[in-house]
Amino acid sequence: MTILIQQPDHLGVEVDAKTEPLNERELMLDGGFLIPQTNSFGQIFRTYNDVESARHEGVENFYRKNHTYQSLDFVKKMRQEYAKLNKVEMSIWECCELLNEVVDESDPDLDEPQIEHLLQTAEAIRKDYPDEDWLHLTGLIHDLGKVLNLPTFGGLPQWAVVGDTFPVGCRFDESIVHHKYFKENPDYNNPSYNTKHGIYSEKCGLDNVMMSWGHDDYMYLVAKENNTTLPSAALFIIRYHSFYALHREEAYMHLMNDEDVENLKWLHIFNKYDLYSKSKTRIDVEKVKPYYLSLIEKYFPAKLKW
Ligand SMILES: O[C@H]1[C@H](O)[C@@H](O)[C@H](O)[C@@H](O)[C@H]1O
Ligand SMILES: [Fe+2]
Ligand SMILES: [Fe+2]
Repeated sequence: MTILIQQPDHLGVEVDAKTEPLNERELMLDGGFLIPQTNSFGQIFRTYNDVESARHEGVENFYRKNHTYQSLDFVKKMRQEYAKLNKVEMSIWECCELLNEVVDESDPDLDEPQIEHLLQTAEAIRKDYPDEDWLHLTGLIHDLGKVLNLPTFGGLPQWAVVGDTFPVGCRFDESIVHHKYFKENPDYNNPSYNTKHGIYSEKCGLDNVMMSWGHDDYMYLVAKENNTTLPSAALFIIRYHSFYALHREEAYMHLMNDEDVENLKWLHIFNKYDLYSKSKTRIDVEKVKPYYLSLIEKYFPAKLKW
């Protein structure tokens, strides 16, 4: 028998009642990954409104800037600049190591070095989906775009690198965290940009939608322009994994085309591992490194343009 458990964040998790006695702290996912009920600070995941918590102020301050400055104009400029891919040449693994220098100020659930998060995500997926090696590698690389914060990559401020993403050029949906700060955005009162469709049309496909600029779109660009052989679902995951308004709140569905709808199924799977694998459990980097190097070799050139 299968029971559908409604979590506080309305994520439905399927649990086999015969074999899995329910324990208060953890829930079972598809192939055995345990979803913790709370993050390593003892809070429900993605809590953005707890003024008592130590991390709260920093996170809210982050979103105030992010929502104020991410306009259509800003996104266009960033895309043009970073499409040049003229900053550095290096391998995927070199980038994983660089990422350790980056601290993500937008994340209420994580204060571990980023490489831990990459490996925790990838290893959790690997346990439940042993045959989908492309999805393991997607886990490893999905946050590499956060190097945008480092001086070599332009030293972008946090609000232009991390945090949840959203479309620009149409109305900012109310479900986006800390929505109130959009009032300061120059696009908020622009009648061409503040309607349901804005500059887009029904089912135009997410590929034609400009997303707020950050690590997702940048890493998508790097992977695509360096001719990765990863499937389209992997590129979709990389590009939209921070788009919680879509994959959790079901906003902006009217912009998706049929291919987006297909790819969204994989993003839903991926998101559970990305979010709920954030913990204090350390991964032995040296032990798993050979496996990930072999995947990198399979799907990427030895050196990439960044
Ligand atoms: O704070 C987090 C973090 O920046 C993640 O990398 C991003 O994917 C999430 O959407 C965001 O909420
Ligand atoms: Fe991310
Ligand atoms: Fe992540």
